[in-house]
Amino acid sequence: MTKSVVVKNLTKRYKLYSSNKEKMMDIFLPKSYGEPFYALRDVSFTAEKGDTIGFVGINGSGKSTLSNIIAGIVPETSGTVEIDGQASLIAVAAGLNNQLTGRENIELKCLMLGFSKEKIKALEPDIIEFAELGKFIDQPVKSYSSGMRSRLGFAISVHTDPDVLIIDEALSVGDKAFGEKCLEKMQEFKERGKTMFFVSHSIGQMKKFCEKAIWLEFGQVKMEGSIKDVIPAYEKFMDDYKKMSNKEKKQYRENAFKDRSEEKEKAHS
Ligand SMILES: Nc1ncnc2c1ncn2[C@@H]1O[C@H](COP(=O)(O)OP(=O)(O)OP(=O)(O)O)[C@@H](O)[C@H]1O
Repeated sequence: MTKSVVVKNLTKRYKLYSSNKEKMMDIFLPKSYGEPFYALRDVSFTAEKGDTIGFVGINGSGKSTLSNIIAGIVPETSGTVEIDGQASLIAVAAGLNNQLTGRENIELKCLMLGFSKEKIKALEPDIIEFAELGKFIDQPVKSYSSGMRSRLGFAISVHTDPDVLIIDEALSVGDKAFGEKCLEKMQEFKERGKTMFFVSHSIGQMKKFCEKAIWLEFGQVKMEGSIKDVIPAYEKFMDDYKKMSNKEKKQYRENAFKDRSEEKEKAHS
């Protein structure tokens, strides 16, 4: 087994301010203003080459923050992420420049990855065909629907052949036919031994595609293991949560918020 992604004691702390004035004051007097909030706390796991891992958890549990940190888009507060190769994130809002056309976005992303002009010219038709954007490929991305953005993002990411692919809810906005085409492409990646992380509220898609899962609860790993073990435990939790009264749910959320606002032991470096 070859390690592909090693995440160690990963913590992401934001600061919540009650006003812009408080935010400004914090710039000049750090540590004095704002309330800490841990989007992720002390998250550790290892992915092997060829792993397909689903991130599950209720809203706000930290799935997108973790995806963004693995992709190098958001910096961690402490802890480390080691990746063997290049990671690429596909998310509805990720990585596209709204002012540029679809074609310009393809060129920009490929140039940023260090591809030669010849290689970009050779890849472009395949990306355009996969994205099914027709004439819109020469229109600015700001005129695209969320499904069109997702199609372009997916097409660029899979054709640039990353070693680690992170798919964050990107399939939820496209139509069914495109979703199936993407799942086929992901299957092909899996067969080629790439590592994939998959964030989706669709448990069905996750069961179909992932072999392992990491369940995040309030920014921490609640359970990690085979999809066959994690999903039933998560579903049972969801059932129990749904059965709670509104008062119990509120109490539960308040306790979680309190826990995430507390400075605990010094985060590992
Ligand atoms: N820039 C930020 N400033 C403050 N808090 C943030 C920031 N970005 C994210 N958070 C908080 O971090 C927590 C984790 O957010 P994240 O988007 O990672 O959750 P998620 O599991 O992906 O949620 P969802 O299922 O709703 O997409 C949330 O409570 C969110 O409000």
